[in-house]
Amino acid sequence: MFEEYDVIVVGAGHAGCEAAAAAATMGSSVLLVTMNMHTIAQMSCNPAMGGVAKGQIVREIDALGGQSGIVSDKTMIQFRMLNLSKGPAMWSPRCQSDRVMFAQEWRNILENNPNVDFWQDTVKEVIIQDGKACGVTTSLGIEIKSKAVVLTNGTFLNGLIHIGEKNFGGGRTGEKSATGITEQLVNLGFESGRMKTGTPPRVDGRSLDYSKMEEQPGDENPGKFSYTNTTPLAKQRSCWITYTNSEVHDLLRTGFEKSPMFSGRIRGIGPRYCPSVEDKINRFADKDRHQIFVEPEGWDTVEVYVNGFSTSLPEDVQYAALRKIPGFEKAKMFRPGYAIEYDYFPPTQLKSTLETHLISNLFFAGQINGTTGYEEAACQGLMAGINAHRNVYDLDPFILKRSEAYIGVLIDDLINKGTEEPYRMFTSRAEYRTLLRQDNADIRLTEKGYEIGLASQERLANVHIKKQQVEEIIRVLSTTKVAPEDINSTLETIGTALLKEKTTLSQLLKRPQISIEQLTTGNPEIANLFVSYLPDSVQQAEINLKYDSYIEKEMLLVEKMNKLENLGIIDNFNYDVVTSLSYEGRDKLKRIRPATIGQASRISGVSPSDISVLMLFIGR
Ligand SMILES: Cc1cc2nc3c(=O)[nH]c(=O)nc-3n(C[C@H](O)[C@H](O)[C@H](O)COP(=O)(O)OP(=O)(O)OC[C@H]3O[C@@H](n4cnc5c(N)ncnc54)[C@H](O)[C@@H]3O)c2cc1C
Repeated sequence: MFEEYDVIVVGAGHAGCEAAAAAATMGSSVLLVTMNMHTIAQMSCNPAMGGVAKGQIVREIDALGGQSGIVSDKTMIQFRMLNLSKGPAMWSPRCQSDRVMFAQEWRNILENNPNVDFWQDTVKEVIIQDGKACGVTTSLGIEIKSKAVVLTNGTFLNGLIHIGEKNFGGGRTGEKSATGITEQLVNLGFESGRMKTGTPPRVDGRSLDYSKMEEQPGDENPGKFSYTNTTPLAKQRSCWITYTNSEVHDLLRTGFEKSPMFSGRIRGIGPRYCPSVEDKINRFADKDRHQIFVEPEGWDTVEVYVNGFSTSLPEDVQYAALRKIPGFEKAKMFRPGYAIEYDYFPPTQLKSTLETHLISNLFFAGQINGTTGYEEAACQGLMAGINAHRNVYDLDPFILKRSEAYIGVLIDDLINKGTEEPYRMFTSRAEYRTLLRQDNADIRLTEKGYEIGLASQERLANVHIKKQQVEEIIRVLSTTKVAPEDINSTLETIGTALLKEKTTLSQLLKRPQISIEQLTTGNPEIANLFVSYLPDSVQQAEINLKYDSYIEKEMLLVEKMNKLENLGIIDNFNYDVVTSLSYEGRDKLKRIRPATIGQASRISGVSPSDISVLMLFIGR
């Protein structure tokens, strides 16, 4: 019934969809096996993409030729660029999505890829021969052969849902959990762990009183994620803000006794930065209110997501407490919040390609690696899909460095440090964040995406145009001088020191208060300098000019680090012969098997003196 596929992707969440699309676009024959074809690319929790550090990841996925940015652009109902009051390294695109459209759009993309086949079934086991993954066995007892397997099971492995004192098996509300895979992999020698996450109740928007809430509209000039020709929104839906209060907290406390969080019924470790509302009022007992974002779930639905009210308290407690929130007095609940615990595999068991050390041609991506979030899952899926394809066709691994992408930071963190709680991306995790901005992801990554056969020729052409324009604009800014009499009135309005002599525009732009937009407003001669350039190129040139000293500093650090990154360690290096290594250092090095001295230096438990010893030994 089935041919032998190049790649089988198990699971069609955010990781699985990107993995299947990437491998198939690059030329692999792909079978996407998923438990339920109606839940392809289901947003399990909030209907939103991007946000701080996560928006940068979506831009990177897009720049490489992935699909999450395009899907987000086509299905968003609101767009905001967060953190605009901070430096450009912090600017982070975020959109509110139409949950149903998002899933539909992803399915369209996959169905329109002739290299993707689908099979609705539950994978019970990976077929392994001679230490290599070569297919899967499903719950229908079917064996399907392939040259590589990518597991993206999300929260489904032995998933257990909790609402108050009730609990039942499930991978997500209304969906069965998946058994078999954890048990098989643990028997083979993999280590597994347990994590948990939670989601808030959904309510009927018709029952809310928005006059008691603050409106949070989208940006006046909305942006988008993709560097392709998707169009920004012409109209948007607003979100709303309200707050909990002491009455809400008191009511929630009445359910603590029955809370699976506090009774120890949940074993898994939850996301510290995305706590449940009961966790918040317990941990921050002195705070008398917490913010609630009231977010529509789409264009044409009345369902509303209550962001900030994630809970697994009994449903009657959830309901009573919700109704004490201003604007929610008559709220009707569609679905209660719940918590879910699930199996994951500590990611230190993976190479930087996301292939497992133990079984070759077997890749893990997404929540199965202990991460949380759609964006974190999607970028791992993309990288696993790329590398599964490259394994099958005997091509070199595709790895992104920490200095090249947030995606590189994420994978490097996971495989070297592991994670004891659900891992989400923050800008603070990236040491080179001035380089890893959302505005330059295309310049950083599209050529790489094109070289591996993922990003299209059109994307590449766009990047070339942008690069060329940026160079030209910087030249114009550095050579065009303005006279005091022509610019001082503008400088006075901005509130910055006046000029005494002719000065180049680039020198003026180095002043933190001055932007190109301010210089061009009311100065047609200056504005004329930019008319033939794309707005993105102008913005890029401005950022490069303004922040060049910071950028240069980080580039120097990258150069230093690259020296260590370029010192390779052979895969079967025998650490036992290096007698001066510390006990812990040797143990970690043997387990993680770093590919370079640079990677070895980031493994927790490997000390700087271990690195010196190793460098001396390898140098000899
Ligand atoms: C209740 C809940 C709350 C969450 N809250 C947040 C939050 O607040 N913030 C946040 O950032 N993230 C949250 N998440 C996490 C977010 O949804 C995930 O990080 C993201 O969806 C993971 O993507 P994934 O592709 O790894 O897995 P998923 O999106 O879970 O997809 C897994 C896919 O695999 C399929 N599958 C599983 N096992 C098998 C099998 N054996 N055979 C065939 N198919 C299989 C499933 O059908 C599904 O299609 C939450 C998730 C849940 C469930």
